[in-house]
Amino acid sequence: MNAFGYEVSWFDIFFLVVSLVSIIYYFGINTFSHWEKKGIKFMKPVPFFGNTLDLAIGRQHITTCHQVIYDYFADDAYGGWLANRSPLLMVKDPELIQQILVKDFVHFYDRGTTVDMKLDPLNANLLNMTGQRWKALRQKLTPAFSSGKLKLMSPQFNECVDDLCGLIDEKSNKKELIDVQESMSKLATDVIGSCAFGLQFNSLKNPESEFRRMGRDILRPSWRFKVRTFMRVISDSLPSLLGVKAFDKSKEDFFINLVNDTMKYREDNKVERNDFIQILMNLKKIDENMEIDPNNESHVILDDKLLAANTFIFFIAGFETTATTLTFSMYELAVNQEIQDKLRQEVQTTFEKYGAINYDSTKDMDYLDRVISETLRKYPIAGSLIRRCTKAWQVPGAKGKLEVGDRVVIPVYPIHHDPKYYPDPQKFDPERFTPENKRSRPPCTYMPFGDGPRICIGARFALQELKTTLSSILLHYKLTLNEKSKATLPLKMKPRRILMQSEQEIYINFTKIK
Ligand code: HEM
Repeated sequence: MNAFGYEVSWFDIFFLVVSLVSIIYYFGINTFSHWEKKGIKFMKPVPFFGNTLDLAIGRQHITTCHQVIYDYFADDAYGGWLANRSPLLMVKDPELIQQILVKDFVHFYDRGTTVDMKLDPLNANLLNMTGQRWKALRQKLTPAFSSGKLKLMSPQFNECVDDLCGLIDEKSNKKELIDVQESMSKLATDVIGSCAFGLQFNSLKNPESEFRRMGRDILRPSWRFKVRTFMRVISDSLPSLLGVKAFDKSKEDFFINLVNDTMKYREDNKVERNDFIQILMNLKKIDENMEIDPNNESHVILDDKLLAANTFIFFIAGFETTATTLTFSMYELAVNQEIQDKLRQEVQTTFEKYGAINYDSTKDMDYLDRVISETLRKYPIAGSLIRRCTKAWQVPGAKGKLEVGDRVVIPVYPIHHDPKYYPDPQKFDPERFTPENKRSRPPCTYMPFGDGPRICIGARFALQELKTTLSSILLHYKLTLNEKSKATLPLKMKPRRILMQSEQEIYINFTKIK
């Protein structure tokens, strides 16, 4: 055979193919020894997919994958494994978890998500930011979530819940099935619309709402998500190298324009409202009047792009998480009638005392707090926490250290379901959260919002939304599980989703209380 003027023999071709296959194979296994070198026990991986083959092909939800790994390291404080080719350390011991998330936080500043903020400007947000820039931004944004600001948002929450009750009544009158996840997603979209953007998104009133569609599309596993997932099997930074964006341009423009137009309208018309955009606009004004060195890492200037990216993350991080938690809590109340009756009793008594559902009255509902805590225990929407080592850290009891770039996973879901901390973990039991029972558990065994300085910034906002919605619903309706849903039990989680969500639709009957 003749190629490029050279005589190519069959041996040459054979040699080339074997070399190529060997290189590819080596690439698929070259991270296998990562944990062994550090003297850390690890789970036997398979080439390319490490310990996440079932996850990669969509046969497993990420929480199930973490449960399998958690069970494998039964009596160990930690263990090494590979997500595709990336080495990860799963830390199981609560004391060690506290050390990583809180005490030794300087060693674990970042989440280690591989995002390209230039390629995807909406990713330049608090969730993805790293190091000193994250710290400076977090300090700036924290006041937006103070209890004072939250208290002022009560009327906005109530307006949206009234619209939800309107939707429930309309569907019940027409004898239509009520898909709770979809209804709660609409509610949470409208709440974020009102509290973040100061706009009426109207998803509850208008089935064609653009915002509901946007929210649904952005979280749905698209072809883009699948391509990026596949690329990550090869290398975490491949999507960025090849310019494959996380969000398509139309969605990115939609959010950036929404924020810019809202700000312009307010500036031109001298409108001020009680919402996140206003708080961020006020912070931006302060930044504009200060002399800040743009090259100083410990300063961030809140410009239009950063403002849009962070309003965007409030939307993304804020609506699906609360909507799904509400769905699971209503499901559990519908299947546990005694708990529902007890909760309604508390809501009615407190409502009579305060004459309203608001920040103060919900603060007085202890049992409501326990029901929500138990929901977040059984269904911790985020499933796990991740940290990237930012300063070498000696792994207690091991030969080696975690080096900069090594990543740690905190398995929240398996810890929340470990009978050692929560006997009979599948049982929905709010009494696990009485003050005595809470005290009896080690720290870092309840982490639905994470822990340490990177704990969820929106936790108080989310809890207030959950409390307002659940108490208002229980005041007006009795919840029972629809026969159509009963037939599909037990609940299964949707694979290929980062957050937990039921694979089956959950239909609930809402019977009006006279
Ligand atoms: C039930 C509702 C929610 C749950 C279960 C939840 C859960 C979480 C978790 C587990 C984290 C990671 C914490 C860590 O790594 O230690 C997180 C981070 C975050 N959440 Fe939430 N979240 C909820 C609602 C919200 C809401 C309503 C907002 C905003 C309005 C929000 C905004 C954020 C942001 C910006 C971060 C990144 C914080 C940082 O890195 O500094 N979340 N959330």
